Amino acid sequence: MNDQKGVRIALRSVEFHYSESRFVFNAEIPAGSITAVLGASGSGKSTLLNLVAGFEKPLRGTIEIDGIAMTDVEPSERPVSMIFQENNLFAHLTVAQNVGLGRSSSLRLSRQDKADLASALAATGLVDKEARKPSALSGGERQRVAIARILLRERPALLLDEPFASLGPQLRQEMLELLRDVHARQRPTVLFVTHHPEDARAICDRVIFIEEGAVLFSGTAKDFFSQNSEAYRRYLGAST
Ligand SMILES: Nc1ncnc2c1ncn2[C@@H]1O[C@H](COP(=O)(O)OP(=O)(O)OP(=O)(O)O)[C@@H](O)[C@H]1O
Repeated sequence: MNDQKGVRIALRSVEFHYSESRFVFNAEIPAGSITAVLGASGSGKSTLLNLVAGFEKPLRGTIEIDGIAMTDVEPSERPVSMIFQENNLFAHLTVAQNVGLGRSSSLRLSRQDKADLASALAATGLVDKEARKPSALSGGERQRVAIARILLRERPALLLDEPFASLGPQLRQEMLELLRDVHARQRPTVLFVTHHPEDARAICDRVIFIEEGAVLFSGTAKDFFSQNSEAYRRYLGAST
C-alpha cells in the first residue's frame, strides 16, 4: 500500500453544457497535490469532478490523466476513485464487504487482500464494526467505510464531492485528519469539493475556484488566500 504515486490531471478547453448551464474548464492539477475545488452553489464544482470521472462527456476539449486523453476511456477504467456526500455504500453488504469491493468486485480476496482489508479497517477505526450493515452506522462511520474502500482500491486520483458536508464540525475535523493520513500513505492526487475555506486552508496545497462554469483561479492555496488575492475576494463575495 505504500508506493502509490498520484497522477497529473489536465483539463484543456473542456466544454460541456446542461440545458441552461454552460461550462468551459481549463486547469492543470499537479501529481500528488491536494486541490480544493471552491465556488458558489451551482458554479460547476460537481460537474468538473463528473467530467474527470467520466460520468459526463465533454462536447469539446480534452481531459488528460498523466498525459493520456480520457476521451474514450470508460469511468470504470479511469485511474480515479470518487466519494460523494452520501450513498457511497451498498446497503445489503457488510462494512467488510463494502470495503473489500475496493479490491475485487466478486469479493474473491487473496490472503494479501484480506491482510490489506484488515489494515484499511484499522486505519479508519472500523475494526469492531466490520460485520455491520451501513444502516447500523453513523454518517461519519459510513464515510469512513468509503475511505477504507479507496485505501484498498489504490487508485492514483481521488475525487471527493463534499464528502464531509453532512457531518458536524468535530467529526469533519477528524475526517480531514483521516484524509491527510490517506494522502500521506498513498500520495494520490486529490480533488476535494468543499464549501468550507477552512478545510482548504487545513489540508489543501492548491485551489481551483470556479465561477459560473469557468475556472477563475487555479494555483497555490497560499496565493489564493493571500491578502491581495482578487480571486479570494470574489469567492467571499460569491458565497455570502
Ligand atoms: N443533471 C443535470 N441536468 C441539468 N442541469 C444540471 C444537472 N446537474 C447540474 N446541473 C446544473 O448545472 C449547474 C452546476 O451544477 P453543479 O452541481 O456542478 O454545481 P456545484 O458547484 O457542484 O453546486 P453545489 O455547491 O450546490 O453542489 C447548476 O446550475 C445545476 O443546476
